[in-house]
Amino acid sequence: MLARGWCTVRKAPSLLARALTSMTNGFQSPPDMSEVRSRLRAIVGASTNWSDHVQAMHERKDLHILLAKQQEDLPPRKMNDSYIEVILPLGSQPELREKYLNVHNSVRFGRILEDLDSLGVLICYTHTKHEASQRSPLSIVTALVDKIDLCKKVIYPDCDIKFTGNVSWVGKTSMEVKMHMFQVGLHDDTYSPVLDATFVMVARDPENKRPAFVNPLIPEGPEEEEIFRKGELNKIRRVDFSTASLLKMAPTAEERTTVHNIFLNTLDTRTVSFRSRVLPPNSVWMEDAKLKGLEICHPQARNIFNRIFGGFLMRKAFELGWAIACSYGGSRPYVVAVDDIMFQRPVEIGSLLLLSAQVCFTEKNYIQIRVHSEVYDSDTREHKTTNVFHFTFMSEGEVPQIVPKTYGESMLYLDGKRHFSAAMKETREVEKTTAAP
Ligand SMILES: CCCCCCCCCCCCCC(=O)SCCNC(=O)CCNC(=O)[C@H](O)C(C)(C)COP(=O)(O)OP(=O)(O)OC[C@H]1O[C@@H](n2cnc3c(N)ncnc32)[C@H](O)[C@@H]1OP(=O)(O)O
Repeated sequence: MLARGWCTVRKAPSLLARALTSMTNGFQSPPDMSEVRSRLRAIVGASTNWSDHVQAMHERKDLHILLAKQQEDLPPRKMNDSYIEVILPLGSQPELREKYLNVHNSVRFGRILEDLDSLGVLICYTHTKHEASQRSPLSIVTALVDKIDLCKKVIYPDCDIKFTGNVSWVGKTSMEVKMHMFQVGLHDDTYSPVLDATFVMVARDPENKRPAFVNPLIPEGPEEEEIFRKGELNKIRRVDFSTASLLKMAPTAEERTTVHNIFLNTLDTRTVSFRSRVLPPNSVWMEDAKLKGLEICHPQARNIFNRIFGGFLMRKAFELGWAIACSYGGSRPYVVAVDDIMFQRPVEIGSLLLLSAQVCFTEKNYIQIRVHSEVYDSDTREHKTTNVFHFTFMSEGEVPQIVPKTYGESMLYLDGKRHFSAAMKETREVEKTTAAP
């Protein structure tokens, strides 16, 4: 079982700095989630009525003149400049609870994913704030959910939640954002950590057609320099991970042995054949552990740029992933980690979104799920991948082993194993840190 306190220990900015930040960022007191969304609408100039969206987008074209020609033309920012605190008042505003409540009397994690996405975008707009204009010429989109590590099994549906976050690393047109979530306890008023999240957002021009430069980030002091250096390393790690992808390269020798051992373990010993396969005891064929879903992408789920909101996609994928983990493990699953959610292409309003959740790796009571999403164009009959999601769940008891049958399934298994190992390594490293006296 996961222990409490696995999230990274971090220092919050000083009280004075925080007070100054919240004032300079335009909020007198920590805003709530609905204010985050209204603020985003105002920054982008998004239309409230869907019927006006073409006109609103047209007006954004004029903002092109505000774009920087090169990054050096933009004033550098500090980490504290983008620091934001947001309250989700589940304790003090009971009317809000219904939206967040799940059947287990806990908080719907899919809703938290939506809030993190909106907050991450607002943090980036705060970092790139244009002094001369209320409106931003940038279209900031979610490119990647690099990692979300949870350190609490249950999120209470009736206690206030606080999110904090800031830009932690900047490239030319991309920004890494680190966010943290805390919740007050049932019996005390102090906030304790719930999760740490790292997202990467990309800035585009007002029409969301080409990349656009963002303000440089200057780390201040050794602690921020370390955070910035980690951001740089994260970028290198992502490139390495994608270069070694099983879609591009053969598995390692160790992985090949793993796959071959699984294969040998499924051969029917009564026949001398490569074809007769037998399912080992307490196992499930991979082909029998998937669940599909369809979403019609209505305007209600649109983001400020009239595409489908990234948080909505994450919620839908998470809930499908949760459902397969639930039926596979036969008990209530708890999400432990979310990693490497890539937003490869935007989802247009009106799209048919096909989601497919697959159990791809298991170990003891852990279930690794991959959700693939694609849009189907009924005119061209073409399918295009939009996202791939990776979720690690923990079941209450030990779960059956998942067994690949084909080569393609074996690659899915190995990919799932890689994601699982990365998620667990991170968690264990943090555990080592926090276990120290
Ligand atoms: C209207 C009323 C509604 C109001 C609702 C309120 C809700 C509010 C909601 C608000 C929420 C709104 C939010 C939403 O809902 S956004 C909706 C969800 N997200 C999307 O739809 C994005 C879909 N993907 C794309 O459009 C492209 O793939 C992007 C634009 C992401 C990249 O395109 P492309 O591949 O062509 O990019 P490039 O080669 O030019 O590189 C550009 C930079 O990007 C970096 N990069 C690229 N990929 C990755 C990656 N995977 N990891 C890390 N970094 C990555 C790259 O290193 C480079 O950085 P740098 O070296 O320059 O620094």
